[in-house]
Amino acid sequence: MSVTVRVPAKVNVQLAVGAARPDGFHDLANVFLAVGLYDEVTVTAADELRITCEGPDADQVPLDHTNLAARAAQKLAARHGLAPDVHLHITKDIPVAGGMAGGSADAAGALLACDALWDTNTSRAELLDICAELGSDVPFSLVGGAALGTGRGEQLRPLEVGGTFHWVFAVADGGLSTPAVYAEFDRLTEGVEVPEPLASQPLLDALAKGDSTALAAALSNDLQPAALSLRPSLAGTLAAGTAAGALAALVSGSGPTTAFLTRDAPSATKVAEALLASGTCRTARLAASPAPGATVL
Ligand SMILES: C[C@@](CO)(OP(=O)(O)O)[C@H](O)COP(=O)(O)OP(=O)(O)OC[C@H]1O[C@@H](n2ccc(N)nc2=O)[C@H](O)[C@@H]1O
Ligand SMILES: Nc1ncnc2c1ncn2[C@@H]1O[C@H](COP(=O)(O)OP(=O)(O)O)[C@@H](O)[C@H]1O
Repeated sequence: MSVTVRVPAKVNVQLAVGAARPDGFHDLANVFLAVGLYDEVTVTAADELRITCEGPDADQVPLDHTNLAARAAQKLAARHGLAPDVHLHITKDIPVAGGMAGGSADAAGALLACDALWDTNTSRAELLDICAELGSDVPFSLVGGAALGTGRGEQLRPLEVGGTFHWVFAVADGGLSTPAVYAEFDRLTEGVEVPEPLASQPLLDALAKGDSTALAAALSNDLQPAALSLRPSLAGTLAAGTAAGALAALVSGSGPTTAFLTRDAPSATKVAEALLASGTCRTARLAASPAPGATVL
């Protein structure tokens, strides 16, 4: 028997970053929006834990026990006194190390799939606890939709979304390491008073109304200067999408994927074509939001 779970990518429509905490993490006001680009995780009973991956970027995904999906299976098994003997197969469509939480999506997917395969009936609250142990972004991958993440991003409050938003994502060549981008944020803000991160009310209102123009005006990402500092070529990508008529452009989370909010689906197609023609990205993907969280198929 096999179980397959589909899990969405995310974009951060607001990422307010506070000063580094004593534990090295940063307090955030992280407004997550799940977008319709998905990985699928299929689990099948096996003699031992094994991982395979298919998709255009599969060669960049670790297939050992450092894979976040494998760590998720191990943690769930340990909670229930089971052996994590499953074959985990990841069908990867989310850009790797792209600031779209692909690894987190696979972890949430593996957790839900193993819980169904093993009939362990783990409560939602317990699943969310395990997610938070695996990574700051993993709880959101489980719940999807839109949510405000506080603490290091793992404490979630669901948010209302009143319409569909149309995005283009420009995928860059190569990834950016999340810890390296936070470290660059620390370097750039050294000696500067970093304000407490707070969610923007105009942004939350724009989400609730489904108002793309208002959301475009309110988008912000405090990690963007750090990502641009590490990857200056992203400025050219942001400019190309804006010139093609995107309502707004920003780096997705820690990057290097860049996100373009557009008026509607036809406008998104036009922006994607212009981005591809500009030669400033490896590929351009269309996706609508919000998208549902991890779902058993
Ligand atoms: C930046 C964001 C925005 O949603 O995601 P990505 O764009 O990378 O996907 C997240 O904060 C990434 O979350 P995630 O990738 O789960 O990070 P974790 O595994 O928890 O932490 C990896 C490292 O990132 C840094 N980190 C992460 C979260 C946080 N609030 N403060 C941090 O300083 C720390 O250096 C930590 O060791
Ligand atoms: N299932 C997974 N899919 C992708 N990357 C993974 C996975 N498990 C572990 N990783 C590691 O996590 C790093 C970050 O990947 P990812 O989650 O895709 O990006 P981001 O943190 O930018 O959203 C990768 O470079 C890879 O080494």
